Amino acid sequence: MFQVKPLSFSDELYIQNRIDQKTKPIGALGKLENLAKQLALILGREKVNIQLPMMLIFAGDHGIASEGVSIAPSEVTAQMVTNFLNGGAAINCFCNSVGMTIQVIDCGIINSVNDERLMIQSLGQGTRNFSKEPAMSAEAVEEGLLLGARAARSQLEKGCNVFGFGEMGIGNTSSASALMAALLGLKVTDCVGRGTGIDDRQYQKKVSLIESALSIQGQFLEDPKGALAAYGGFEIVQMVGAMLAVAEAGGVIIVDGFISSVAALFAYKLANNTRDYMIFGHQSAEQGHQKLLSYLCAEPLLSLDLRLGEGTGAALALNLIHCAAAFYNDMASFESAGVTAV
Ligand SMILES: O=C(O)c1ccc[n+]([C@@H]2O[C@H](COP(=O)([O-])O)[C@@H](O)[C@H]2O)c1
Ligand SMILES: Cc1cc2nc[nH]c2cc1C
Repeated sequence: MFQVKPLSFSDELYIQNRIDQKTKPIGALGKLENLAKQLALILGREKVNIQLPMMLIFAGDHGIASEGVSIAPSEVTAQMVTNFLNGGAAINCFCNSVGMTIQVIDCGIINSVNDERLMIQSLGQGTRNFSKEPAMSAEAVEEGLLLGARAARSQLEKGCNVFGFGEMGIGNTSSASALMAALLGLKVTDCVGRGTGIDDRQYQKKVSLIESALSIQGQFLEDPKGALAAYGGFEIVQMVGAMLAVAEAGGVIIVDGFISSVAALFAYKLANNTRDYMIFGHQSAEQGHQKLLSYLCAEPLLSLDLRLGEGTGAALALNLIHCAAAFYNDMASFESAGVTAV
């Protein structure tokens, strides 16, 4: 369904050579050098041109939230969507300071928000409770992948080539944990954390609900779409489709925290080459994220103990991405600057 080309590593030597000729000791810009290399491989070896960076925030509600697995009720999803549209959330502040535009997408929230700035791509009023039944149908998964791709493509057509992937959905750490455990065959306790900050009693309940869901619906080691239908997340499915579309178009994917990384895992499983286009913004405090990042061989740029989602860690990482592009594009070489250190 999605054709994602592998990056052409024939350019790698050229790019590395160009980085090594910059006026600095070899390797002295550390991980920023790897970042610059990846950006040049994706966006062009002569000039890394970051255009119209965009934060996509995918919002959806979860049937599992009715079990009390979050500090907040489902109504908060729609309330926060309104907050995003009005510019009052953390992600608005971060995007404003790094020059990123926000597009919020209703992928299936319970309480509809009537605002023309919201992109409506609703797959329903929240998923079903996955501890009792499949979160969504196989058709909804297919439709969600296409709708997510459509949201990304509408921005790609305007020239955007760098995308942050944020989300909002009360209960979505439960969904993301179940998806991770089911796809990777991991113990539930390795994948479940405290999400918005639940107490010990709620945490135990969350673990046992997900364990029982897995024993009813099973693992999906070779079947990412089956896992998505079982444990769902309308916003997670649409994020997967959007990531695939961005990679297919040769754009940059900035992954945010735990939920965004689970979407990245599914995009990778559906088209392995998508991984080449991903930059991991930060390591979330959510238990399970570290293991997931290791599985994806990902080194996040930041580690600030964030556990908010919304795209906040991805927006913060855009600063570093801009700096990596700037040094790759503009820093003098030993020859051009007449520096004879090597
Ligand atoms: O991205 C993360 O790492 C992250 C970690 C913990 C919580 N969140 C956010 O909190 C919400 C999900 O938490 P919960 O407890 O309702 O499952 C959802 O709106 C996410 O954006 C996000
Ligand atoms: C207030 C609040 C803001 C959020 N932003 C992302 N997830 C969230 C969850 C809550 C509860």
